[in-house]
Amino acid sequence: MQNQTTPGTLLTAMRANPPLVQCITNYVAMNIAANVMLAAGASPAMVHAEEEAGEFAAISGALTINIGTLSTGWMAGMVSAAQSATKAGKPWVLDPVAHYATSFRRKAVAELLELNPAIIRGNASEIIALAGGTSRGRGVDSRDPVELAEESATLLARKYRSVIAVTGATDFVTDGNRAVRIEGGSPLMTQVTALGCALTCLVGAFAATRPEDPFDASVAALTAFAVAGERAAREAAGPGSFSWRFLDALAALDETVIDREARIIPA
Ligand SMILES: Nc1ncnc2c1ncn2[C@@H]1O[C@H](COP(=O)(O)OP(=O)(O)O)[C@@H](O)[C@H]1O
Ligand SMILES: Cc1ncsc1CCOP(=O)(O)O
Ligand SMILES: [Mg+2]
Repeated sequence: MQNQTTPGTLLTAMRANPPLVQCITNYVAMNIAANVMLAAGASPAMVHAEEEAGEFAAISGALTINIGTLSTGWMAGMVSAAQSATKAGKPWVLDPVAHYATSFRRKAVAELLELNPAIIRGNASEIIALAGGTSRGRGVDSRDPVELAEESATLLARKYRSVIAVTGATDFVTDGNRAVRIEGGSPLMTQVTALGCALTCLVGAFAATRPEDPFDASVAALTAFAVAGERAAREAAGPGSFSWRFLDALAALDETVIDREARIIPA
């Protein structure tokens, strides 16, 4: 990272001025995503109605759009919000949940990609399919390793001029030139629903804090999850206790802890 920017300094900057982030996420994720945002120090607002989504995007620091439980009405709100965010110069983040599963989702994602997301955050199966590759994905969970998605991520970053954040056992982030891998987290994170969706919202929070550098913002958010996930897993007996321990671990993170325990490896 350049200019002394680290996940820790970005975390401190975010908490000093908690960003309002409009999260258009899914019914499954809304509660845990909002709690993750509050634990990390951001201010989430789950606002998706077509009648107000665009207006709200203009007053938010960043916008996140997740197609997990898509409907026609929600899609109208997503398009309006993305257009408004772009017009206002605010970064927006796309989470293309299971976009390969149905033609409705494929069309929606194609339309959203035209609206210039600053960052795309997805699991390996989603990123491989987005680049036109052969993905093993069927539903919302990844069935491919991140290593197989790295080339797809680089292609997508250059094609859409976006940062691509691919998550899994070891995360991969690229803007088409720079790339890093982030180690940490826990397999228990795949057993708590919507943690990936919640991470997308947190990426939005860091992007609001550092809109001029979506790469560093993405790395900071993924590193916060990696460190908090690893810490929470140490004492967890299973997915239930992991879930609340993860929120506690996120809230307990500070600049020193996150920068000391971060494992960010240039790729
Ligand atoms: N096997 C794993 N080991 C460690 N961390 C993981 C593992 N699988 C996923 N994660 C972490 O879980 C979070 C959600 O990622 P992922 O499961 O890929 O997203 P999604 O829920 O969208 O499929 C990320 O922080 C990621 O690093
Ligand atoms: C189970 C489910 N069904 C539709 S959206 C959703 C949540 C997906 O969450 P994540 O992408 O974080 O695994
Ligand atoms: Mg997901």
